[in-house]
Amino acid sequence: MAVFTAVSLDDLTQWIKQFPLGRALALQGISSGIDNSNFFLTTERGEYVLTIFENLRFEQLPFYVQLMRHLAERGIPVPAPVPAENGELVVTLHGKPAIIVSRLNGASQMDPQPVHCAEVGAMLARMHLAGRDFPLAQPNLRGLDWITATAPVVAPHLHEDEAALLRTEVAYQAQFAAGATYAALSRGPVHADLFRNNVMFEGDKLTGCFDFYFAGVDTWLFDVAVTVNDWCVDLASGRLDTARVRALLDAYHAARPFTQEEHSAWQPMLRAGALRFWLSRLYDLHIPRAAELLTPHDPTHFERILRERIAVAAPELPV
Ligand SMILES: Nc1ncnc2c1ncn2[C@@H]1O[C@H](COP(=O)(O)OP(=O)(O)OP(=O)(O)O)[C@@H](O)[C@H]1O
Ligand SMILES: N[C@@H](CCO)C(=O)O
Repeated sequence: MAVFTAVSLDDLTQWIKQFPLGRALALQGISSGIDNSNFFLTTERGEYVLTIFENLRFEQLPFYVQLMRHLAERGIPVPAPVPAENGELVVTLHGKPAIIVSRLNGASQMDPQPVHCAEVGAMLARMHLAGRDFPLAQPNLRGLDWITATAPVVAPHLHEDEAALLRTEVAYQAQFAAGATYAALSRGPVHADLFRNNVMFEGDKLTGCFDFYFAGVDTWLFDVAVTVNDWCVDLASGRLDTARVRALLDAYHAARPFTQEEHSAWQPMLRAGALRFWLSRLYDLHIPRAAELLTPHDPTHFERILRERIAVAAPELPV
C-alpha cells in the first residue's frame, strides 16, 4: 500500500472549493499503487480519484494530464481530469501537485483469458492512433537513458549472475536502439505501464485504463511488449501463453497493422519491456523511499521473464 502523503477530509474543506464539485463527503486512501498517493473521493457531484504526485515535478505533469484529456476527448476510456474553476488541471495540495479525475467503473481482471487480452489489444491500438495528434512531447522517463543511468546504482546490490545479466542486457538494448530497425519504428505517446492492475473490466468488457504517470513518447511496439509481458504471461514460469498473445496481437493488428520493422524488433522489444520493470523493481527494493506503508513488487518475476525472452522465441507478430 502506498499513501505517502496523509490527507484528511478536513484538509479538503477549503481546498475542494476551487473545483466545481460541491462539498467533499468522503475520502478513502487506496491501498494499491507504489508511486503516488491515491484516494477515492466522494463529492456532492459524484465519485472521483484524487492523486497526489510524490515523485513527478509540477512541470512534468501537463504531459500526462493533457494526454488523459486528449484521449478521453477522442473516446478512449481513460479518466477525465476535472479542471479547477480557474481552468488549471493540476493544483497544489500539502505542497505537492495534485489532480482530481473521474473514477472508472469495474474492477481489475487479474486472471485474464484471451477474450480480455483481445479487449486490451484493441484498446491499446486505438489509444496509439488517438495519440498521433497529441501536441505535447515528453520522453519515456523510464527509457534507455534512465536504464543506463540506474543499472550501475542497483548492480552493487545484486549477486554476480544477476549483475552480469543486467550489464549484458543494457549493452544489448543500447546497441539495438542505435540501429536502423529501431529508428524506423512508429512512435508516439505510449502508456508504458498497461498492466492488469491498470485496466478495469465489467465482465468481459473493458471499461477503462488509468495510471498514465509513466506515459511518454516511445515506440508503439515497446508499449505492446510491456502489455504482452504482463497480460499474456504464465506467472509461475514467465513463459508467454500463446492463446493470449495471439488474441492481444490480432486485436491490436486489426486496428493498427504492425509494420515490417516491428516484426524484426519484436523479440528485442519484449526484452526491453522486461528489463525496464526488472530494473525499476530492483531499484524500489534496494533503494526504497520513505512511505507510510510500502510493499515493493517482486523483481525476480521480471528477471525470470527477461531470461525467458532471451532464451525462447516469442510468437511472431501477425502479418
Ligand atoms: N480513475 C480511476 N478510477 C477507478 N479507480 C482508480 C482510478 N485511478 C486509480 N484507481 C485505483 O487506485 C489504485 C492505484 O492507482 P494507480 O495504479 O494509478 O497508482 P500508482 O501508485 O501509480 O500505482 P502503480 O504505479 O503501482 O501502478 C488502482 O489500482 C485503482 O484501484
Ligand atoms: N507496473 C509496475 C509498477 C509501476 O507502475 C510494476 O509492476 O513493477
